[in-house]
Amino acid sequence: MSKLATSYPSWSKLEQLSKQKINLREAFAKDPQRFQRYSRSFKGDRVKDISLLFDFSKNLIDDDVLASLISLAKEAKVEEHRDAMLDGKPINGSEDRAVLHIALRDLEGDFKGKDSVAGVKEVIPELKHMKEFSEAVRSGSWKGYTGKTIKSIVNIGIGGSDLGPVMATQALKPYSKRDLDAHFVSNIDGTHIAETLKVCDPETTLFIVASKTFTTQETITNATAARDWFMETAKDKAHVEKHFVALSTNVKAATEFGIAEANMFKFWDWVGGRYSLWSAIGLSIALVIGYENFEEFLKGGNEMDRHFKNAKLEDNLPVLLALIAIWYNNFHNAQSQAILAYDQYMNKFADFLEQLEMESNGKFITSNSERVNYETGPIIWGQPGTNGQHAFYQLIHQGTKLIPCDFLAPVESQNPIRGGELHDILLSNFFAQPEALAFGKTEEEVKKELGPKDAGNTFLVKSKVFEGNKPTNSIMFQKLTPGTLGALVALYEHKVAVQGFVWGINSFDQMGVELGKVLAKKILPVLQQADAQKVDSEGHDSSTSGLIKHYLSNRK
Ligand SMILES: O=P(O)(O)OC[C@H]1O[C@H](O)[C@H](O)[C@@H](O)[C@@H]1O
Repeated sequence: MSKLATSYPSWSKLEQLSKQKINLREAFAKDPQRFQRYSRSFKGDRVKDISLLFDFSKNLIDDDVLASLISLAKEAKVEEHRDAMLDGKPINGSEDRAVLHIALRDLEGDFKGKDSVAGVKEVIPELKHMKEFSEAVRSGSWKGYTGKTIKSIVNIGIGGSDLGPVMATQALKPYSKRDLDAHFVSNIDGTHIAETLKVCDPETTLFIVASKTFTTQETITNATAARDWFMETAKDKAHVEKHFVALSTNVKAATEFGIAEANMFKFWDWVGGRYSLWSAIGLSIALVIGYENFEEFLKGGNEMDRHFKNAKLEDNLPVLLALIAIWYNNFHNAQSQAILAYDQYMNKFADFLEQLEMESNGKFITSNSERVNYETGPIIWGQPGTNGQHAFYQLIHQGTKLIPCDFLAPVESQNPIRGGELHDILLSNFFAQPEALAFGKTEEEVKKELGPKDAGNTFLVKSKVFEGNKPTNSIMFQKLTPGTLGALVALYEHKVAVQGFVWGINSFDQMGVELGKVLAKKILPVLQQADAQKVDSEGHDSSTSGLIKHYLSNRK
């Protein structure tokens, strides 16, 4: 049973330690080995192109803090929880399910403990199905109903059935088949499907209906709209099977939608939505980058799984990443964390992590049914560098809020324009920003820089001061290959799990998304009946009723 995190002895120790201010200027000046001591490297042993350097030296930590964070993880039994997860124990207690996304990438059977869980043995055959199908579409042997090859794929899904595939297909674009257009429709706003269909041809478009439950209103409605659009041209229902496939755990509902079993790609209830890009939900990824690259992506995730299982806590990347974030979240009142990837291909990475982290750890009830008396998951946000520098970095540098940041960048660019000059400029910024955040600029330095003419202008001087001491992690990876992306995603997945273990919450359900959905379902018939009278008898508050009535009386 999980305890309240505040009950661990190390929690109190960390509270004490947080009162002593660590100054990064002083810490680096005092210890020339600080970078060596507070950085770790990680190399793939099967996927050779994975090479990460994790530098956490620019954090407000010292040996005492680090040791106490590690003790906190031990007191919270992080290793036991981790092993229970990897063994397929039903650690998602509210839904009585195992949490086994690691099984989807365990191609060599490294984690035997999970094998008795129903469905685990079907992973490899299902991958074979994905391989055959993606190769048939990419090679052109899969034809549309008029005998033409497929030119566009449209993934219709939302949440985890959208964000992972969107992020990964974007990140791995250099590996993509450029003559196969990939579109992603998620929003129930009709604009999304309408604008997508405008650039598609029913004879050469394949729709992938991606929904774990196959009951999600947005996805099923958009898929129905796509099918209507297709039928306008195709006429015969029998043609649907060449143009619609389903990715789901719900075979019955997918069958009812009209999708033949041969065109279904299955996964299991132990795959959470936000962890599902490794499963059949990744079919669009396999179609875009090819099955072999998709498998490299899976293997990259598995590299991180084995590291997570085997490395001692002090060297364990997901554990360190999790604990450092806890240090700010719980002992420095940081409300948010920024993800700043200096790689344009990672421009959806922060969006993906928003769901991964916030849907997992935005909880106030512990697994022991107690209300937490501490903060849980932070707000995750970010933009790729250098764009963010010209928008919101001002606040990170000189605002009043503490915003710990993860900076990520590749050593090698996929596009070394002008002989690599652009990449050097990009990386000069990647190095400079954490440096500026950590060390800032003092009043004396500003005055010196301004020279005697302006040094007396107090307002100007003070406006130019950077207080510094702003914490960052820097993660450098060799190149954004499929394997590397797999390792990075798994790194953050396990980070989230470790934090959930420490906070004693269930990171693997998402009950908090339900209430709004239920209320929307109640309101929809009122909008459809267009009965303003009925609004008053529905028992809504005056604000909600007022808004609904405004809509009903003003819509055309
Ligand atoms: O894949 P589906 O069953 O359609 O679910 C799609 C998404 O919707 C839900 O509201 C959940 O919050 C997400 O975790 C999930 O990924």
